[in-house]
Amino acid sequence: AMTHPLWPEIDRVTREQLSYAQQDVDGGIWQLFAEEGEMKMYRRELEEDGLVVDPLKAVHQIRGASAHEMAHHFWSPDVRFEWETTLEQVTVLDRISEDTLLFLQLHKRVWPTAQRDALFWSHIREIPKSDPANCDAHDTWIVCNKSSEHPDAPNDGKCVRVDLTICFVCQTFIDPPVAEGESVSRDNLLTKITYCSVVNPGGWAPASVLRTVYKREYPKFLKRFTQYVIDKTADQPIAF
Ligand SMILES: O=S(=O)(CCO)c1ccc(-c2ccc(C3CCCC3)c([C@H]3C[C@H]3c3ccccn3)c2)cc1
Repeated sequence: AMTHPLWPEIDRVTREQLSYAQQDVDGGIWQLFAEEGEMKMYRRELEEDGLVVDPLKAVHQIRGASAHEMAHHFWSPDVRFEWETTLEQVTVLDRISEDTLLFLQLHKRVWPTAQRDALFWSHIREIPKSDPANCDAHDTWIVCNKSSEHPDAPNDGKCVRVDLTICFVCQTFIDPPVAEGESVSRDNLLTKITYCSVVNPGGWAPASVLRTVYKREYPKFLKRFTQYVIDKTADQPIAF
């Protein structure tokens, strides 16, 4: 709840990530490295202590599912294995509040690097209409994932612990607009997605291997995840 010791960090990082996600990808610092249909993926080449950290920013837009449906399925532990293909284990170590969970994830080993795990809080929230970040969207939702500590998951050296900060921002526009009182169909839902990630691999991994994995895994993940939500919600009433 709001009194949890992590709450001030969760609130601050979520706000910071929302504004970071909404900054335009000007061609200057961001390098377009993948483009498929409406999905565009950018990266910045960045190394910290010789480790590839390469911030990533992806923008995508889809029809047929709402911002709430996209954000909820990205956040929910129950469906993670239905779309995430790089995981071996997912554990929810703590329920910090109704909308904030503490995850421990074991990722599949990426040869020849050591196996990685990730310990992070995951917070979901709707951005109120009054917030200028919402601009003219019907609804705006954000999921923010940030590495954290936890007594039940000490960094025991069996795995290399990555350090990650991730945000998943979704905005739904009703397009074309429908008259008051008219029902909205799924075809009218135009949802814009911005996905930002900074993953420090936490220990040595060859730059060439990481950049190859990122180039392969990120486009695959965003395409697979969005299609999964569209298919899963197709015959259900729209959840805004
Ligand atoms: O958006 S999320 O929160 C979704 C919840 O799962 C997320 C996404 C990605 C990661 C992650 C963690 C570790 C690695 C690497 C680093 C060295 C070896 C493993 C990678 C690199 C491999 C890249 C990658 C990109 C996309 C998906 C999976 N794999 C990514 C973690 C969480």
